[in-house]
Amino acid sequence: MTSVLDLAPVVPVVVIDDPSDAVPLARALVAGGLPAIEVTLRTPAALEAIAAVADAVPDAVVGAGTVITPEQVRLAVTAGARFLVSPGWTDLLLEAMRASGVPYLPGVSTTSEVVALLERGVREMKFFPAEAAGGTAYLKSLNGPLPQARFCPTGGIGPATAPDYLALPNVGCVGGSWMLPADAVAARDWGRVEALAREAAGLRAQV
Ligand SMILES: O=C(O)C(=O)C[C@H](O)[C@H](O)COP(=O)(O)O
Repeated sequence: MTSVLDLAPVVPVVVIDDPSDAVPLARALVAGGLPAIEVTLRTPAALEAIAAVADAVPDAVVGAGTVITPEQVRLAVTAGARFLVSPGWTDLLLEAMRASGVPYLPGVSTTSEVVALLERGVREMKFFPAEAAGGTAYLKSLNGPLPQARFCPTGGIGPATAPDYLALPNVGCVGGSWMLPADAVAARDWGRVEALAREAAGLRAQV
């Protein structure tokens, strides 16, 4: 499969409370041009949501986020997750992700973690929490000594700052939840989600 970093400029980070929202929400994101969707394992509905999207929205590439244990790796892949994202990593988690057979983005926020992952053969990572951990200035600085590492920065990014990240040579895509405002999801306003997704999908063009 294409690298997760290259599927779309923006990966929506989704928190699902009601599993029946998952399919219409994913359809709206795909229609807006964002096919790679990270469903975070932060809610009890997440695994059911992943399974529903994998089953009913063939144009979506649904993945699992907030994966922090080997058991979650197993449950997410069994549910149909086609990629895995973690906010941070350990060797135990990395081993489970590697063995899962699906692409994965372990989370890092420091230079030493990047070096440790490169040492383990991993070159693609989530940079989290992006804004709090140093933002574009940090990623720009990393690219000097460690140009072989590529990132999906996530955490605190919005439509105003996403283009600055996407302009960096070591950024493949950014993650974020801004195209899923809580009030739009609560009102099941999928038209608004689609419109925000379309704007997000166009951000690469501005770079
Ligand atoms: O759940 C995880 O695994 C995370 O790492 C956190 C998410 O990536 C951020 O919560 C999304 O960031 P916002 O765009 O600021 O909402």
